[in-house]
Amino acid sequence: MTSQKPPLPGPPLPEPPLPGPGDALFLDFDGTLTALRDDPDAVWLPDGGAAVLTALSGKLGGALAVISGRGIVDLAKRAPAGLWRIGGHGLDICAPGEDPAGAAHAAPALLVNALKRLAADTSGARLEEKGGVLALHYRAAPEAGEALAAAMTEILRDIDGYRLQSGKMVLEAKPFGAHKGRALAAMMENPPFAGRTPVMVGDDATDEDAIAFAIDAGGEGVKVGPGESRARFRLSGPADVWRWLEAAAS
Ligand SMILES: O=P(O)(O)OC[C@H]1O[C@H](O[C@H]2O[C@H](CO)[C@@H](O)[C@H](O)[C@H]2O)[C@H](O)[C@@H](O)[C@@H]1O
Repeated sequence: MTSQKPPLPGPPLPEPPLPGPGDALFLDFDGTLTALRDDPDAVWLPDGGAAVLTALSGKLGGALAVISGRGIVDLAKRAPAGLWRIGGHGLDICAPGEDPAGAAHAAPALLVNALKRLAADTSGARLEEKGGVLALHYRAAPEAGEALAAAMTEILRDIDGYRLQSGKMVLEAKPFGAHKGRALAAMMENPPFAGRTPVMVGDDATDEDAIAFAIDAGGEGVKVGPGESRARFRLSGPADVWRWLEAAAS
C-alpha cells in the first residue's frame, strides 16, 4: 500500500530543482533548517547539518548564506563559522570566519526598557534581546498575542525608525533597515554572490521579502511549509529541506 502525503494549504507547487553551480543560495534558519520549538535557545542544526551546508557552500563557490531574524551573535553559535551568516533580519552581516561580536547593532534603551516591562507584566511572554531587533515571544501564552500587539504598537509610536513585525507566535520591533530582501540585494552586489542567480528558501513573512527580491532579480524562491507565496517551488518542511540540501551537496 502506498501512503500519500496530504497536500499543504496554499497552491500546490513543485519541488525545486537542485541548486546549480551558477546559483547563490540563501537559507532561512528557524522553520526552514530547524523545526519550530517552544524554546528558541534549544534549536540547533540537525546532526551532520553543518557538514552538508559546508560541502554545499564549497560547491557554490562560497555563495551560500544563512539568513535569520535571530541576532548575529546567536546565529553564529548555531550556523557554521565557514559560512556567510546574516542576522537581525538582514541588519548584521558576518563573513566566513569573521567574529560576529563586532557586527551587532543595538536597540534604543527606551524601547528595550518598555518591552522589558511589557514582558514582565505578561505571564508567559518572553523578551529576546538580540541587538538592533527585539522579539517578544508569546508561544507560551497564545491568548496574550492580540493585547501584546496592541501594546507594542503604542510603544513603537514613540520610537523613530522602528516598526512592528509579526511572526510565528512572536512580535518583533524591527528597525526600517532590517529587511531580508534588501540584505539579499546588498549581498548580490559583491563576490562571491555577484553574477549568480539568487535562490531564497524560507517559511515566514520576512522570508517573503527576500523571495520577492530573488524573483525580481531573475532568481527563484522556495516556500517551506504551507501558505501563500510568490515562490514557484515548495518544500514541505525542514526534513524535506535537508533531503534537498543533501542531494545538492553530494
Ligand atoms: O528568520 P528566522 O531564522 O526564521 O527567525 C525568525 C525568528 O525565529 C525564532 O523564533 C521562532 O522560532 C522559535 C524556535 O523554534 C520559536 O520558539 C518561536 O515561536 C518562533 O517565532 C527566533 O527566536 C526569533 O528571534 C527569530 O526572529
